[in-house]
This record gives sequence, C-alpha cells and structure tokens, in this order.
Amino acid sequence: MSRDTPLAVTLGDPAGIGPEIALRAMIAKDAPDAVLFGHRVFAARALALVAPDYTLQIVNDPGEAALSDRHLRLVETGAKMVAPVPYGAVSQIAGQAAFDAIRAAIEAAMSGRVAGVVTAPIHKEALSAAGVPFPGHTEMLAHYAGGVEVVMMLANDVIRTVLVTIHVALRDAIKLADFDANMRAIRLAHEGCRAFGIEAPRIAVAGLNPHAGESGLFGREEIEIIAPAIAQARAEGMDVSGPWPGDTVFMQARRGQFDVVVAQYHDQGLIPVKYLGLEQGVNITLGLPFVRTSPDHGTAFDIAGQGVADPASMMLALRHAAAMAEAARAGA
Ligand SMILES: NC(=O)c1ccc[n+]([C@@H]2O[C@H](COP(=O)([O-])OP(=O)(O)OC[C@H]3O[C@@H](n4cnc5c(N)ncnc54)[C@H](O)[C@@H]3O)[C@@H](O)[C@H]2O)c1
Ligand SMILES: N[C@H](C(=O)O)[C@H](O)COP(=O)(O)O
Repeated sequence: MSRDTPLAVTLGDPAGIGPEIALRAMIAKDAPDAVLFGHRVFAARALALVAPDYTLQIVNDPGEAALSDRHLRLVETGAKMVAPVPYGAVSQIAGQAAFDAIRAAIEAAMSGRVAGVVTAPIHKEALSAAGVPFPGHTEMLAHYAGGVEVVMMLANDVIRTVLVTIHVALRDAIKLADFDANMRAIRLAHEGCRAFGIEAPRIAVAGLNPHAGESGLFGREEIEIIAPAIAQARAEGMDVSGPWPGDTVFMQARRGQFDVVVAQYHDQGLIPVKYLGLEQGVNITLGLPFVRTSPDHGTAFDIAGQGVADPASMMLALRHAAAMAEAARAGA
C-alpha cells in the first residue's frame, strides 16, 4: 500500500446524519484523502444538503485521481434503483444500503485498495430489518476480516476505554464477560496502546459489581474471573491492575493514573467517554488487519437532514485513521 492510497468513508444509514457528516468531514480543510463508499442517490442527497458546489465523481478504483478539488470520488455500492428513504425513520432499504457500503469498503481494505475504513453511523434496527446478521460494525468487521478477535476502543484526549462485551443484553454481558473475554480485551488494549506509541501501557481493569464486589459481598465475578485474568496478563508481562471499582476507575484514569480502562460492559465504558462530549471521541476497532475508525455517536434521527449535525467526531475519526494508517506503513 502506498502513501497515496486513500481511506474509505462509508455513508452510514441514509436516514440519519451519517451521509452529511461524512461529506462535511471529507471536504474539511486539510482532511486526509478519502473516497466515499455508498449509494449514488444518498450521496447526491447529502451533497445537495451540505456541499452543493461539489460534484460526485463515480470511480471503480479508489486510487483514481479526483478530477478537481471540487470533485468527491464515490465507489458506488448497492442496487441501481432504490425507493425513497425519509430522514429519521428505520427502514429496511436504508439498512441494506448501509450494509452494502460497509461490505464493499471491507473488501477494499482487505485487498489493500484503501488504507483503512472510516464508517459513518448506522442504525442497528435498520440493519436488522434488512436481515443483516450482525448488531454493529465491530462484529461485521471481525467476521469479514476472517473471524479475527477484535475489541472496541473508544478514546478522547482524556481517557481510553476497551470493552470486554459490546452489543448484547446486560443479562448476557454478565455471562459473556468471562476469563477469555477479559484476556482478549486486556491483550488487545495492550497492543492497541503500544501501536499508539505508549511503550508500557498502564491498563486498569474495572470490576463488574458495585465496588468491584466488595471482597465477595456483592458478587464473586471479581474474585473468580477478573482477578485471575489480571494475574495471567501480569504473568505475560503486561502492566495490569484491578479489578477497580467501576464508579471511580475513570476518575483515576482522567487524573493520569492509567492509559486505558478495560470495562466489562458497553455503558460502563462508554458513558464516561461520551459524557465528556460526543464531539471529542473516536471509536477504534482493535485486532483487525486494517485500520477502522468511526465517530462516537449514532445516527441522530432527531436532527437528520437538517444540515445541523456536528461533524467534529467524524473529522477526528478520519484524522485518527490517517495517522494510524501512516504509523502502520512506517512500522511495516
Ligand atoms: N458508529 C455507529 O455506527 C453508531 C454509534 C452509536 C450509536 N449508533 C446507533 O445509532 C442509533 C441511534 O442511537 P442513539 O439515539 O442512542 O444515539 P445518537 O448518538 O444517535 O444520538 C444521541 C443524541 O446525541 C445527538 N447527536 C448525536 N450525534 C450528533 C452530532 N454529530 N451532532 C449533534 N448532535 C448529535 C442526537 O441528536 C441525540 O440527541 C442506534 O441504532 C445506535 O445503535 C451507531
Ligand atoms: N457501541 C458504539 C457506540 O455506542 O458508540 C456503537 O454502537 C458503534 O458500534 P460499531 O462500531 O460496532 O457499529
């Protein structure tokens, strides 16, 4: 892959804010070179909304040069004809269009035709309505990248968190946060932080129960599952501590005590990151054979199509992807 290989940006769910923030991020000053993947109709609708002075340039090969600095290259995905998709509503067509773009971008990344994939938000109910058997990007990416082990990291300038379990019912998360899942999250958090230039990452592992179980008074997962995983990781040479109470571990990380917090379930890890401001966070999939980032927010159906969505997190996702792709090239 050469220095000039562009990133792929997927349009996201066309009923949401994905297309408009994707385009805004791509045309922002000093934006990394990127090619859009998605349906022509939805790309054109977003262009008319946020960048009417730009023209779509349909390309077969993402490496094709843009005709001018007012052309946005689009790799067309999905069926030629689609029914209209209103903003702000779950639809099977929107879910299918979102899926088609992601699938094509993954293929392009796997064959080295793009330097990485930056995904605009999708709606999980729409994906499901389209019969897509994955709850989110992360699971889809892991599958089409060959069944590799991945974890979700969310990061801003203040804290990083890696999740042991993601898109499952809380009841199931408690069962799924087992020894192996903790080991996977700790190992990939370690490798991911090292790839970001942190030589010996200080990893904190959050407990599952209130006050990390209070020595078994409020649950035994810390004693029977999490502490043994921490001991194993330490034996493998990683700087890992815990289980820390989930209600204070992010405050400690914010003070600089840890480089990354491993959280047992989705909201334990994502509330602290998103609370600091959606515009500051980036979602990064660790463990893939290529770079993938995304904004830290969803489809925002309540404001879609109004042209008011903040593209800041999408812009950060693009910049992070470019920096990670460059670091991977330099280290290769
Ligand atoms: N990267 C992704 O694909 C991704 C990430 C998170 C959520 N989702 C999905 O998105 C859908 C909607 O999720 P939700 O409603 O829980 O969260 P959401 O992030 O879409 O919206 C939460 C609130 O934040 C606001 N908001 C979000 N992004 C904004 C932006 N860029 N500018 C201004 N305001 C913004 C919304 O208007 C809303 O009030 C769900 O299906 C969810 O699973 C997808
Ligand atoms: N859990 C993520 C969040 O709340 O920001 C979001 O659902 C996106 O997940 P994927 O990247 O797997 O689609």
